[in-house]
Amino acid sequence: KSDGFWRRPNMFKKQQQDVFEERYLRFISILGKGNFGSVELCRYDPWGDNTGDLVAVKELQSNKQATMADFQREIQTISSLHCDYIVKYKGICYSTGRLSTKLVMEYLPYGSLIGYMEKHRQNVCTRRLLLFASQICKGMEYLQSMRYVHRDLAARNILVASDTLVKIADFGLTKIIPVDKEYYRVTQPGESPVFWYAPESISELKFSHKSDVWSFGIVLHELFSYCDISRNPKRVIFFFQVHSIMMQCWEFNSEDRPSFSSLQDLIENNLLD
Ligand SMILES: Cc1cnc(Nc2cc(F)c(C3CCN(C)CC3)c(F)c2)nc1Nc1ccc(F)c(N2CCCS2(=O)=O)c1
Repeated sequence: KSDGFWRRPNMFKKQQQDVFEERYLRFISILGKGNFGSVELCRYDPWGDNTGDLVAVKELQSNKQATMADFQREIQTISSLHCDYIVKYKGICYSTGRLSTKLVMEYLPYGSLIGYMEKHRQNVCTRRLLLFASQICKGMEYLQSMRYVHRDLAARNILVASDTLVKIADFGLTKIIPVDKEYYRVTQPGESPVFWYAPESISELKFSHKSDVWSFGIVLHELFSYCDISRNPKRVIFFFQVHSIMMQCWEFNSEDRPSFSSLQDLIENNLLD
């Protein structure tokens, strides 16, 4: 047989489609570090000729607060999500050396929404921001349909796939709402900055789809605080409309806040025309 056949990755091992072999995962650079652990840019290159895909690999730093159980839950969550507006799970890599599991995801080249906004401050127009806002709503609507609460919706956790596509990332704090309840109560206060937390999440540690809506209002504020109104004065009426949507997201009483589907309509209909 030509040696090419034997050079091929081991064809006889049970090839689960989502197991990545560590020996083919080539480290390129660190994308980010946080209290969760680290995310690295790697190339998965079984042929060893640089034709493999770029992937984002998340690894739990063993000494960090987040436990292995949390990380397993995050892997369980992201591998169950299939939506254009949520970062895609590609698989896992068992790193034998460090007895740890790595989460392999699609690589989005433009980075976090925060970094993107800072870099493109000059020419990001209000229409683009609303397109991003409506995509985040669609992602959250899908997440809600799976009974998940994200619990950490913030511009830092939104990734930019292209100039016209953003995706929700980082499901480290995501929880499933029990079938008999409308909210999830955590046992100890979270580590996330409280600025994004709804009042009931701070006072009663309660998280629901409506507390995610509150956080979405903060994300809208983050998006539009990057726009300086002076550059498009004729759009002042537009800012009042966005402001009124934010205020609806920030209703003190969670029942009075809009759902993600009605937010979606609000943005698509009277703002994206
Ligand atoms: C899954 C995934 C896919 N693609 C990407 N692309 C990506 C591409 C980039 F150029 C950058 C930056 C851009 C700026 N320069 C200076 C450094 C690299 C970048 F940061 C990310 N990143 C992913 N994850 C990820 C990475 C890094 C993270 F800090 C966090 N997180 C942050 C808060 C919780 S978090 O864990 O979600 C998620």
